[in-house]
Amino acid sequence: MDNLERGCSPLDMANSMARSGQHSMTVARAAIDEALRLRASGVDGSALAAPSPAAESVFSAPREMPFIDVSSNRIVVPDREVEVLFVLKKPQVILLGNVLSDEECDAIVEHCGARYTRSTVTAEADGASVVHEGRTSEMAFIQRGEAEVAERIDRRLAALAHWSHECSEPFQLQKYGKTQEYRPHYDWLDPDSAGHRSHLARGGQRLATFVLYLCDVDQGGGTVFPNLGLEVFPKKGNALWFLNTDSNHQPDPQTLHGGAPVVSGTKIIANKWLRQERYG
Ligand SMILES: O=C(O)CCC(=O)C(=O)O
Ligand SMILES: [Fe+2]
Repeated sequence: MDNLERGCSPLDMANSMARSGQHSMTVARAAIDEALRLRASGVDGSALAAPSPAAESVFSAPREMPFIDVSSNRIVVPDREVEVLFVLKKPQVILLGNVLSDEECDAIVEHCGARYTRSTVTAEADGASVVHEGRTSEMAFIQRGEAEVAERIDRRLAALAHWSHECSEPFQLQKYGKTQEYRPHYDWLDPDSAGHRSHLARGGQRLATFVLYLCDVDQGGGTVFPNLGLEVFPKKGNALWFLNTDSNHQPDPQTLHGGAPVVSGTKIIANKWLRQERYG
């Protein structure tokens, strides 16, 4: 209650209670809702003017989200004109064309050269990066400030998404050879998983994902959404966008997705995850 009095956001408090490991996210939210109801009804001795209805949860209030303006089929960002190729409304999945030039795609691929290592996933138990049979690709990272072309694209994506480039993870490249895949998974971090809490503590939730397709693929290698009956094939320079949470920053289970096995050729993508807060 003292934290609420000091003006702490209920969601930040719930996240930090969940992170401490003492409570699940569900229990933390229920406890904060109850504290707010008690305060509203004056039971705790600090009555507010208007009690909120008993069943209403403070966690249903919308929060600021990154967004892409899809009111027309073209988006003008400072250094480029991007095409809107399709929009799925719920969950929001948007395919954008002409996000990167061929030269930019090639420059990023070349920059990463041979620095790839076997891809990992975040272990639920302790948050460690572990090799997993469901993700057989290789990965490489481009740290902030490392390459001019990456900085330029970072700024372009930030303008497209109306979100500070500081509130995002560095580019993560994924390279898939024949048969390699990433089986269906979620990009959001699970507040109820002990291993994900340390990652949530650094930058908050992954609100949205950009998948940048850096090359064409001869066959296979689509990005699939099993619950939506949707498959998007890689095309050099295109970018796929999806929101991982609802407007209240809570994980959306409809966003299950994966990278289908490459049948022939090589697939290279760059992931960019937009976070709630500054990521550094
Ligand atoms: O390979 C893809 O198309 C999707 C990759 C993906 O979902 C991820 O790396 O998190
Ligand atoms: Fe993913």
